Amino acid sequence: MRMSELQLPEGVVPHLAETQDAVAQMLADQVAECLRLHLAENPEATLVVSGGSTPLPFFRALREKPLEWARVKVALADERWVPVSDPASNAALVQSELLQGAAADARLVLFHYANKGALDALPELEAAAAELPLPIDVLVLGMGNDGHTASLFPDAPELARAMDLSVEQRVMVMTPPSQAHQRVTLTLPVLTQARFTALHLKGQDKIATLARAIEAPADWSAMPIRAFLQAGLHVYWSP
Ligand SMILES: O=C(O)[C@H](O)[C@@H](O)[C@H](O)[C@H](O)COP(=O)(O)O
Repeated sequence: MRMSELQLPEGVVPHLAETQDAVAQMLADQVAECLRLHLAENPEATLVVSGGSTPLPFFRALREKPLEWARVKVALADERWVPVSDPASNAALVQSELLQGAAADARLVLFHYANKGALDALPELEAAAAELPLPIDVLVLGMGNDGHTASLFPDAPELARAMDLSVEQRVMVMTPPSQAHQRVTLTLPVLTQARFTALHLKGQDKIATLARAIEAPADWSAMPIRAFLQAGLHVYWSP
């Protein structure tokens, strides 16, 4: 299935290309432009990115964009609660693939694994998240084939609270049985405030998942990505 066959919700903007490198460049150009425009009027800008495998070419393209990176705060939408030495660490991925080259001057704000359980580290994580200027200027999300985004997993017992738009907490510990690691995620009220939100997808399977999400847009808990399928979302996809 291709994204061109999807009936996207009103106001959701598709960006397609035949290769993941071409989509990565398109997304990197758009993100760099958003950050530049914000920095022209403000002292700093906030970029929130996701982990996983899809963002790699995007990180490598974005880090080469000429920006005042020292004025950009980079944060993770979520993290697997593992040491940075663990291959599953999103912080390590962002450090090694994005905060290089021109982007080496940017500051990674979240999440720093403390040598203790995520729940014990929550006060520190919440304090770090309080440093994050809101609204987020640029948010780049991925999506799993269960409809999760960030670490808002359908099977996480904490999901209802993490997706409660009235919750004060900015960061929440998630324990989805489907995942190998405890997770830490920014909560929905933080994520849905972004000025520019991109959903970065690769492959036919993700389009089939997006089609399922579009079928019943109101049922957020079954597929948390549904909370983002509204006007203004930019979907970047390659086969
Ligand atoms: O920590 C993570 O894994 C991400 O934040 C997660 O939400 C990711 O975006 C999706 O699982 C898609 O991952 P892929 O890009 O590997 O398909």
